[in-house]
Amino acid sequence: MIQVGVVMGSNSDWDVMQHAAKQLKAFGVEFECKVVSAHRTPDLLFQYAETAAERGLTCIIAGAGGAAHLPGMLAAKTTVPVLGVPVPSKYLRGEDSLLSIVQMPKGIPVATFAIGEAGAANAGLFAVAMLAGGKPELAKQLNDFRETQKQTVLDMELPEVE
Ligand SMILES: Nc1c(C(=O)O)ncn1[C@@H]1O[C@H](COP(=O)(O)O)[C@@H](O)[C@H]1O
Repeated sequence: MIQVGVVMGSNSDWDVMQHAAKQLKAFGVEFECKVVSAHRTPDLLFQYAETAAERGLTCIIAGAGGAAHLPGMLAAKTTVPVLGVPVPSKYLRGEDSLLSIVQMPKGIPVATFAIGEAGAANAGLFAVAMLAGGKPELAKQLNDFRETQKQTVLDMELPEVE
């Protein structure tokens, strides 16, 4: 059964959003990826959000750029948690995307991540952490990931000063 939905406003967001999908795949989480746009396919957006809970989605990772209404509109139509990823935009470097996603009115929350790749990857890791609550095996995988990451940093070396 699909546990996490990864949606984005356009296939041009894939370069960034694939980093969320890669994390989910690495942890063996069942997920789906789909283009859904609040602006261009509003009926599909409503249908996706309205069926998310009955389909058993634990959360929806939603990435969009520019006037990034997708995460907020999904959150408006479902109580399934929405994790918003601001995709870098061509002219305003994604600051427009970030502000569009983060400034939700009280009552309709969207958990907003960093602009770009790191935000997408962290949204994937956050979804894993949410699922890990009830799954000891997944929790162990997540702890192992952190341990490996820690070791990588501890092993880092800096060049000699010339
Ligand atoms: N922000 C949204 C929404 C939405 O929020 O529903 N739908 C598409 N878009 C964004 O438009 C940008 C340009 O899209 P195109 O590259 O298809 O022109 C993308 O970053 C997409 O997320």
